[in-house]
Amino acid sequence: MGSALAELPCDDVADNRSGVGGGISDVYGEDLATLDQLVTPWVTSVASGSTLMRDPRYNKGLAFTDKERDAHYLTGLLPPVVLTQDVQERKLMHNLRQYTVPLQRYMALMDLQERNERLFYKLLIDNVEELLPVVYTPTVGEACQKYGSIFRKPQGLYISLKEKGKILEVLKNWPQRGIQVIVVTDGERILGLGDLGCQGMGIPVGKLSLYTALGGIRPSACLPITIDVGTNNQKLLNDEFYIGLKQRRATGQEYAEFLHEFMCAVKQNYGEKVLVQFEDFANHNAFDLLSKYSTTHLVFNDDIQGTASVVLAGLIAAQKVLGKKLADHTFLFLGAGEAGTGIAELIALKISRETGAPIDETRKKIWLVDSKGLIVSSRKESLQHFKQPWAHEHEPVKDLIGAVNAIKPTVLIGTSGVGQTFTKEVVEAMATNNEKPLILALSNPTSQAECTAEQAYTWSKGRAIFGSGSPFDPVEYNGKTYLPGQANNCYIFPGLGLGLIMSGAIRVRDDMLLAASEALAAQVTEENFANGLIYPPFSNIRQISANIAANVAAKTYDLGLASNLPRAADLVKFAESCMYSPVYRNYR
Ligand SMILES: O=C([O-])CC(=O)C(=O)O
Ligand SMILES: [Mg+2]
Repeated sequence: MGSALAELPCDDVADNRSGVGGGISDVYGEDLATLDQLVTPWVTSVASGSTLMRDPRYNKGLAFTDKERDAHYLTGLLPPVVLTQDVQERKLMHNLRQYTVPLQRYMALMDLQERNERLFYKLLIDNVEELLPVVYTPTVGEACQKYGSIFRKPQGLYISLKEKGKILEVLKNWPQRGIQVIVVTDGERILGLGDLGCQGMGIPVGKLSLYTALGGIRPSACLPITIDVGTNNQKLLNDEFYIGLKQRRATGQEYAEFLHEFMCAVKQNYGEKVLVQFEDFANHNAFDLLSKYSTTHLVFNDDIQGTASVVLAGLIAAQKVLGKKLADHTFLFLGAGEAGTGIAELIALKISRETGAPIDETRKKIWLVDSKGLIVSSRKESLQHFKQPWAHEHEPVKDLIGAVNAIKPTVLIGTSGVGQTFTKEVVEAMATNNEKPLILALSNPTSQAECTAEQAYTWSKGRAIFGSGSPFDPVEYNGKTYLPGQANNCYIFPGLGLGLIMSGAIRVRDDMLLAASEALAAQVTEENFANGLIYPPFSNIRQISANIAANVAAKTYDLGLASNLPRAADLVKFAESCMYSPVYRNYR
C-alpha cells in the first residue's frame, strides 16, 4: 500500500479522489501504487489507536464518532463527548480571538495544522479574511524573523549545502508521494525584510497553505522547501537559536551548481508536471533562475510573475472606474527589482496585445525609479540587465518626487521594499495631477508599505484609488468609509497553480499570466467598484480561484502545452470538482 487512499478505510472515497489529487489518479493514472513502490524506501501501514490520533492528516480529535472510536481502538483515548467539525471550528475561532498578539495566533494556527490538518483548513477557508493576515502576510514576516525561537516542528524540507551531491536522496525522505506543487526559497529576500536565511521557511509553508485553502490543492501534494546556502545576516549568524547553516552565502558557480542539482533532482523525482514556484529569492538570482529553468521545467516566480499578474488584474479592472484604457496611462514605479520590472513587463505586453504596438514602444509608457533616481538612457551602461529595457530618453532625475513632477504619472506603484517612501508631497503631487490617482503600495509586510491606506486617502483628500500588498483596515475620512484593496499575489498563484495542474501543463507562458489577470479582473463586481475596490473580496476566493484556474487551463490547452487530455468541456466546473474539501471523512 502506498497512496493516502489506501492508508485508511474510508467511506467517501469520492472526496478522497476528488482533488487534483483524485488528480492523483487523473494525473498519474493507476500507476501511482507502482510509482510509490518504486520511489518509497518505506511502507505505509494502516494507522489506528493513538498513532491515528497523532497523524494530523487523519486526526479528527473529539469529532471521531463512537463507531470510529470503537473500530480504530480509540475508545478511552478521548473524553466521551463527540463534537461536530462545526462546533470544533467555533471553539477554535473563539480561542484564537483570545490572543491579542498576532504571532500567538500564528503559533496557535501552526499547532492546529500539525495536530488536525482538516480542521486547520476548514478554519482558514471559512474565515479567510480574518485568518489570511495571520498565516500569511504580514504576520508570517514576523514569524520568519523569529522562526528560530518559535520553531517546533519542521514543516517542510530543508536542503542545505551539507546535502550537496545527495539532494535526490533528501527529496526521497519527504514522506508524501504525488507532489504537485513545490514552493522554494533560499531566504535571501523575505518579503521586504531582507536576508532571513533558513528562517525563510515560513514563506513556502504559508504560500502552500494558501495553495490548499484558496486554490484547493491537496495538502499532501504540497511541498515547502528551503534551500540553505548560508546567510549574510550577521544578526542571525550571531543568534544561538538560528536554525540554519552558520556561514556566509555561497554565490557564483557554487550557488548555480547547487541550484542546478536541486532542479534536476526535482524533475527526476517528481517528473515534468510538478510546479516549482520560486519565492523570495534576491533579484540577482531570481531573474536568472527563472530564465534558465523556464524552458526545461514547469516554473513560476511569484514575485516577478504572480505580483505582475495581480497588479495587471487591478489595472484592467480600474479601467472601469477611471474610464481610461491601459494604453492611455503613464506608469511610474518606485523600485526596479523583481516586482517592479515584472509588473512593468506584463503591462507592456498587455498593451502591446491590445493595441498591436510593438513592446519596445509600449514600454515607453512605463518609467521606473530605483535608489539612484529615474532610470534613464544615460544610466544604461551601469544598469543590471533587467532594468535596461526601462532606460528611456530623459534627463536625469534624482528622486521620486522629481520623477512624479517630471513624468506626471497617472498610476504610481511602489515595489521598493522600503516603507514610507510615498511621502505626503508625493501623494499630493499625484492628486494635483490626477482626478483619481491610482496608488499601489505593494511592499510587504505592513512596515515596508510605501504608505498606509490612511495616508493615501487623507493626502489625496479621498480621491486616491488605493491598493497595498499587505492588508489595511477600512479608513474613515470626512465621514466616508474607504475600503483599501489588497493587491497581493495570493489572488493569483493558487488559481494559476490549479489551472496548470489540472491541465497537466508542462511550461508556464506569459499568456497564461495574462489569462489569470483577465479572469481575476472579471470577478470585480459593480458593488466592489462602487466601494472604490479594484479587487474582489477574499471571502469569495475559492470561486475566484476556480475561474482563474479555468482561464489558465484554457490558455494552456490553446497553446498546446497541456498534457491532461481530453480537455474538460466545462473547465470551471472541472476546476471546482478538483478542489480539496477540508470536511472530515468517515472512517469505516
Ligand atoms: O508574500 C507576500 O505577501 C507577497 C510576496 O510575494 C512578497 O512580498 O514577496
Ligand atoms: Mg514573495
